[in-house]
Formats: sequence, C-alpha cells, structure tokens
Amino acid sequence: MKEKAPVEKNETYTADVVDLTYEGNGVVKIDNYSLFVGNALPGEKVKFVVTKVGKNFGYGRVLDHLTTSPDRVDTSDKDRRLAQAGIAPLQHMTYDAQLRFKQHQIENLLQKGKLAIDVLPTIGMDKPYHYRNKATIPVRLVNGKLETGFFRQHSHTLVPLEDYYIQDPRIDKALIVVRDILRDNGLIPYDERTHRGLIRNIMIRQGYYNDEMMVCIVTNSTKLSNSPAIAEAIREALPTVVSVVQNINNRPTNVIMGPKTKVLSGKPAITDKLLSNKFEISAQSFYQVNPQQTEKLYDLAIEKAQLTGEETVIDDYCGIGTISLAMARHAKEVYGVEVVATAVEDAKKNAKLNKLDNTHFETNKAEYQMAKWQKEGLKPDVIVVDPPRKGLDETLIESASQMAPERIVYVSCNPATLVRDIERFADAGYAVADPIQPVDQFPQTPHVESVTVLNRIDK
Ligand SMILES: C[S@@+](CC[C@H](N)C(=O)[O-])C[C@H]1O[C@@H](n2cnc3c(N)ncnc32)[C@H](O)[C@@H]1O
Repeated sequence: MKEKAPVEKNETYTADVVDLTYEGNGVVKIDNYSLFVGNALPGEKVKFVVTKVGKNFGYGRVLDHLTTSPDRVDTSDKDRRLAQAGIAPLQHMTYDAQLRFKQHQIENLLQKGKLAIDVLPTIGMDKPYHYRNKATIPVRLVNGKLETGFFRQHSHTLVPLEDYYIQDPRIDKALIVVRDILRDNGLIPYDERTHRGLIRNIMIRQGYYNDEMMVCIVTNSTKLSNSPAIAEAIREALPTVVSVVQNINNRPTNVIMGPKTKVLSGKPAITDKLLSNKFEISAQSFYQVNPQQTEKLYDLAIEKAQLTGEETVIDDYCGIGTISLAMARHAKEVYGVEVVATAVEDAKKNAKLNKLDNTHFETNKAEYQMAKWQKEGLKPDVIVVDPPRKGLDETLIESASQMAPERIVYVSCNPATLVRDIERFADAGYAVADPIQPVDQFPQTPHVESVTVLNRIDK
C-alpha cells in the first residue's frame, strides 16, 4: 500500500523548483513527493502553500520567491490574474525561455521514446502578445453593472478586464465600446444559475490583412430590443465594423454559440487572406486565431511537401481547407477530408472564391475516408495530416502507409501524440527526414505546434 503523502493541505513549505510540467507549472519535491505550483521556474527556491494533496502528487500556490531565475519576467498583479484565468499562463517566463521550453518538450518526449531525432529552435513571433484575431468574452452582472471579462479558472465567477494581453488591441478597444453601448441600452446580462437575462457573450473578429471587424452579440433569446439602434451605434463608434450579427443561444449550456445567427447590420461575414487565399469568415466559421504564425507553420508544411505541380495530395483533417487551398496552387489535385460538415462547406466555398478547381472535399472521419480512398485506388504522392490533440487513428496510419506516398507531412499540436505516431509510422515503413520544426502559434501559453516530414523508406 502507498504511504501517506509527506505534506498537509494548507501547510507552508520551502523547496527548489526542479522541473516544469507540460502545462508550464513548476515541479517541487518534498521527500520525493511531487507537487505542481504555478508561477515557479526551474532553479528557483520558493515558499508555497499546499492547496491539494493527491495520492501520487499534489498542488501548491507560491507565496514567495526566495531566489529567482534569469528566465523570469516581473509580473504585475493584473498579469497574475491573466495567468489565473488561463489566458497567459506562461507570462512570467521570458519569451526566449518559452521558446526553449517548447523545443525541450518535444526533445524530452523523443528521448523517452529513445528516438534520435533533432528538434530545431522554435520559430517565435517578433511581438509575442496582442496576436489573437478573435475574442469570445462572457458578459455578466458584477456589482449591479454589465461587465465583460474572464472567468476565474475552474469557476464561473466573472472578473472584469479591459486589456487581455494576447488579443489584437483593436479587439480590446472594441469590447469596451460594445460593452458601453449595451449598458447605455439597459440590456440585462445572462445569469447561468437562473438561465435568465439576455446578453451571454460578445464575440469579435478582426481581419489581419483586411481592416474589417465583426461584432457578434450572443443572446439568450431572439428578442434584442432596440437592435437596429444598437447595431448603428456600434458601426458609428467603430467605423471598421462591416458586420454586426446576433447569435441566439437559448440552451442552458457552456457551449458559446447557438445554431442561429441573424445579421443586424452590414455583411454576414468578414473577408481576410491567409497564404494568398481569400477567406469569408462568418460568425460560426472556424478560422486560425494567430494568422501570422499560421502562415509560418503552413508555409513550412507546403515547403516540406516539395510540390512541383504534378502531385496528388491528401489533406487529412483539412478544416476549412487552409492547407488544401494553399497546396492546390502547387499540386495537380488536392483531396481534403474533415469531420465537421460546416467547415467542409466553407472549404468548398473558399475554393470557388479563389477559383481553384483542383480540390475535392469530403465530410467524414479521416480514418474512414482514408480506408475508402485506399480501396478506390487513390494514389497520393504526398499526405498532409493536421490532427487534433489526440493525434492519428492507428487505422489511418495503416491506410496512409499502404497508399505508399513519397512523403507524409505531419502538422502537430501535441508532441506526445506526435512522438507516438512517429513510432507507429516507423513500423509502417516511414522515417523522419529532417529535424522537427516547432512554430509558436500561441505565445504565453504552453501549446506546442510543429512540422515533421516522414519519407518512405525503400525496403
Ligand atoms: C488542427 S485542426 C486542422 C485545421 C485545418 N488544417 C485548418 O486549416 O482549418 C484539426 C481538425 O480536425 C478535425 N477533426 C477532428 N477529428 C477528426 C476526424 N476523426 N476526422 C476528420 N477530421 C477530424 C477538427 O474538426 C479540426 O478541424
């Protein structure tokens, strides 16, 4: 039987930080028992209070830094609130240290798997803040006032905020304007305990290349009294707004958007560019939130695909077709598959918008569609995969390797599943060709994105 943990809840301890978890928490040890504490970096000595004691590990909160790491950035109270909200959990780390942390995560996992593959330094941003082109902000009543802000982590208590640090500053400014217009019109914020009140969220999108903005007001009912005047006031105060829409979500759920969206003023979508292609982005479309880094990540994937114009390409997990459309300009044909039907509709619409007639999109699970394409005799030269965090289904790896493409380009958002899948591909006759290249898509957060190329090995 396991011994009792050597720490007590609410007691204070002092220890050295010996490591960082994948979430960016510091690891401290008391008699070999690990505790995870936020705002603590390797090499630091911290005084902390124990907040949770589990069987195998616990959690703590730093009370004082007795020594500090050269990788530390001074953070204000406001910054620490952002970390608590999960908005910028790494903002106590210098940006260089964040980039190294992301590179080391992949290196550590490769080492654990005994894989001798190099990892290049993470490609970062010149300005690693104010990068998000979209914000979805809850609206609640705080001290009798309609407020916008964030939910304190693991709670639904709204903390008012005006500078979100990682959002485009034009969005932060617009949020204040929209909040004030809603206040002036006497609108009642949503209360999730009673499921009453009207205004649930404000969603704002800002184009990166086109200075077009969308404001979406998410309401608990269709009735938004005075909506023409509200929309007019928003467009008058914010001249780059080309679209004001209302999304109706009357279900008692944490899901932000409801199924119906109504145009209150202007167009139903904004247009923007990504990798030279135009995209129409409506309130409910999925769109990459860091366009600058997405271009770097996907440009790299396209470069690694080594297209000459003659190739047949499969884009698995294609979303709205960002990679497919960019590759279609350099390939003979591109086949994309994605499980979300509305994303596939967007992909088809965007292919037309960009006059690309060499793309084919299917709504299906990638693993099923790959088996189907394989049976039908489709012979791709290159397969690109950009899966969600859980990585690739084993049957997809099987179909992909049986189709025998020259190379597979793997865009990953989770190094743990990437390393697992590299091992599975090795068993199926594919080896990593170049060093893995991480690209920082989400500065100030622990997310790690990377591009890996696997080549077919001649047996
Ligand atoms: C990392 S995103 C890829 C984004 C895409 N490359 C783009 O540019 O929009 C992963 C995508 O996989 C989709 N997805 C998740 N599970 C899937 C499955 N089993 N089969 C196909 N698509 C899936 C998600 O809906 C999401 O669009």
